[in-house]
This record gives sequence, C-alpha cells and structure tokens, in this order.
Amino acid sequence: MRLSASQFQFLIDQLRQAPQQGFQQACIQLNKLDLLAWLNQQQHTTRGYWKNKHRQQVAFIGAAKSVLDLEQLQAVSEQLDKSNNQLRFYGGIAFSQQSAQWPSFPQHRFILPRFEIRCDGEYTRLFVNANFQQQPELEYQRIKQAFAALRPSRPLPENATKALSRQDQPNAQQWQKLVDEVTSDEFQQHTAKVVLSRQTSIQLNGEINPFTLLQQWQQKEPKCYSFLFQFDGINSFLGCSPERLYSREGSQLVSEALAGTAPRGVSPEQDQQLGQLLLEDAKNQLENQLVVEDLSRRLQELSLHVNALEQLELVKLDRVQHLKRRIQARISPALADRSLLQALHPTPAVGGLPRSSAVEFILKNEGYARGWYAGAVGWLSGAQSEFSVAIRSALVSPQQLSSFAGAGIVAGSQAAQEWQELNHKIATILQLVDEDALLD
Ligand SMILES: C=C(O[C@H]1C=CC=C(C(=O)O)[C@@H]1O)C(=O)O
Ligand SMILES: [Mg+2]
Repeated sequence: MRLSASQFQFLIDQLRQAPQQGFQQACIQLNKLDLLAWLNQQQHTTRGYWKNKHRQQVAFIGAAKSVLDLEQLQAVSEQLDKSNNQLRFYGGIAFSQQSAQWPSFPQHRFILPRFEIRCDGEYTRLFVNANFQQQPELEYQRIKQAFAALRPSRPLPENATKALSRQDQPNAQQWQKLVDEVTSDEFQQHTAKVVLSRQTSIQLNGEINPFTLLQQWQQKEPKCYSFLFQFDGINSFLGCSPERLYSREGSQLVSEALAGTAPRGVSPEQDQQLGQLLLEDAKNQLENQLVVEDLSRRLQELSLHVNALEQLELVKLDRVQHLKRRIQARISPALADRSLLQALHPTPAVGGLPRSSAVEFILKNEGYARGWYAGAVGWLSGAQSEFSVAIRSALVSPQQLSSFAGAGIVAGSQAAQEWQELNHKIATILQLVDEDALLD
C-alpha cells in the first residue's frame, strides 16, 4: 500500500477542516490488502492487530497518544464523542499488578494509533489519527514523517523453525502439589476455585515471524478473537482467544462464562460423545457455574438489568471444546469502561473464587509472572468497546516462544487430567511452531 500525494493531501485537508484540538481523525478508502503482511513490513516499534468474532480486523502502527493507567484511560475516553465509534484506543491490561519479566507490557497500556487499516469484509479503510492536545503544527510534521515511512506490503515469509527445548513452569510434580492443595478440604472451605496455569517456554533454532505465526493460528481458530501487540519492535504478545470479557454498544452489554473443557474427538461420533459428556459433567458444570454467578453478581451492581441465559452451549475449537453461557446486561451508556474492567477482570475463568484469595494463591505459587496472559485485550471508543480475555496466547521473541494455559481447579479436579487439559489447550500453537513439537 502506497499513498499518492493527492491521497495524502486529501487526508491532511480533512484534518485541517476539523477543530484543531483534542483527538481528530481522517479516513480514506483503500483496495483490499492482507493486514498481517502489511504490518510485517512496517518499521514502527509499535505495531498491533485485532480481529473480532465477526471477522472485522484492524492493523495499527505508531501512537498518536499513549496511556499507561486506567485513570488516564478514563480521562481520554471522556473526551471521545459518545456517538462516535471511530476514534479508538487499543491495548490491554495485565492479569494482575505483577509485571516482572514483561517489560514492554506493563499493567495497563493503551494507544490511539497513528495509522489504522480496518477491514470489515466490505471496505478497507486507512485512518490517520491526530492528537491536537499539543501544538497542531508539530503534529502535522509527525504525521508527514510517519507517512513517508510507510512501506508497501509484501507476502509474509514462511516459518520453518524447530523446537530445541521445552520447559514447563510449574512442572508436572509441582502441578500435582498445587492441585492437591487447592482441592484439599481445608482450602476448599475458603476458596472454591483457583485457575492454575503453566508457562511452556520453547527455545527455537531460528527466528520466528510473529505475523506469520498469527496468520497460521487464526486459520486454525476462525471463530476466535485474534490479536497481536508489539511495543518495542521485538517482543510480541499474540493469541487466538475464544473468550469475550465483554462487548458493549450504547446500553447493551454482552459477556459470557466460558469455562469447562474437553478435547475434540478424532471422529464426528467421538467428538459428539465427548461434547455430550462435557455438557453433563458435574466438575465442568461447576467450573462454568462459578463464573456465571460471579459475573452476574458483579454486573448486577453496575447494570440496570442482567440476564444470564439458561442454555449451556458448546464452543468447538481446533483441539478443545468448552462450555459457554451467555450473559446480557442493560447498562447506563455513561458507565465507564474503566469501571467495567475493574469489576469484571479477572473473572473466575482465569482467576478464581473468591477473587482475592485465588489471585493471592496464584501470585504466590505459580512461579512465573503471567503478565498479559489472562489479562484483557481490546479497544474502546466513545460509543462502543470490545474486550477479550487474553488466553490461548503466547509471548514471542525472535528465538523463543512462551505459551500459556490455565485450568480451573475445583473440588473433584484431578491433577493428571488437568495437566492433560493444559496440553490440549496449547496443542494448536505448539504444532504451528514445530510439526513434531516436543511433547511433554
Ligand atoms: C484459563 C484458560 O482457560 C479458561 C477458559 C476456558 C476453559 C477453562 C477451563 O476449563 O479450565 C479455563 O477456565 C486458558 O486457556 O488458559
Ligand atoms: Mg477446565
């Protein structure tokens, strides 16, 4: 994608006609293009990608404004037009306050990108965002420079890495101990559920391209959110998550309880049977029910009306299937995303119940920093917002990939089965990294 001088002028003219204050935006239609391939060619240290379940996708680079805490996020979102969903801040929040080993992924990070290319199936559009909070003429200069640095798209390279080693933290033995503790009578008296997780680090024999990896991954998981964030030009946090934290438009909010897991079958008959067993299984129902109850209760405090649908659905993914219940709420359109994020995150699908004691146990015992894994990623505008729970995700640096998976531990959970569940959850990404990925 290269813009002609007249296209560039068209965008600048739009910005000049807007009030020279606050955040402003200009937009032009483009021919269709492969967003991940385009992103791979750009030289910015800040690059990102987002695709929702409706296959609307966006690639973004640079930052016209960066925000590093929720108070600031609230302050900027108050400046956004309540009837406009085009000016968008993209970003994420970590699982908890602990952020060691995740230097460019702090507890909160959101950006108003410099450029976005959005593709909704019908139209492909380029947006340029301007921040006129400071001197407008300086901002025009920055925009001009950023335009000059845009590179044309090229096809993505193939990934041909091999895994050299694999390391699990916690390992199988440690996992057994942790699950035993959480399922003990004494522990269960105060904490009914803890979602324990594992980091699986794979050392690679060569450099892996994160954009190619995400493209392959999303082909395997077309029904998932798909995301990538890079803030330092080196480390990428990416994933394909089936789980919505919430999305909202005006006063309508949709959330969901996604918890409870079984593997996919090798034949349609076996797959159907495993799905049926999952729907009827008490331990998995409990995992899900605790999420429904907690989300409903927290939403009730913020909403005018909340409805958790009775129907338990099956969500079928590449290697696993899940139980899901949808939750709808009517909220005041003035309710801030900050309040929603603080109330809902982390849900008992990634934290546990009660939240505080489950999170405390996780931070003390898992032995690694979750960072943005099991955090929330997405975007918000004045009129709309959309957040996914950042599971089925990985932190990728040129020669290393850390993939993460958690499993809800409740009364009746068996350590060995839950360990298998973790393996099923990371099977898709491990296979993409290395055909015959090192098995655990
Ligand atoms: C925490 C994860 O999954 C959650 C979402 C769906 C099913 C889950 C489960 O069955 O344990 C987990 O609660 C993860 O994949 O890292
Ligand atoms: Mg489970």
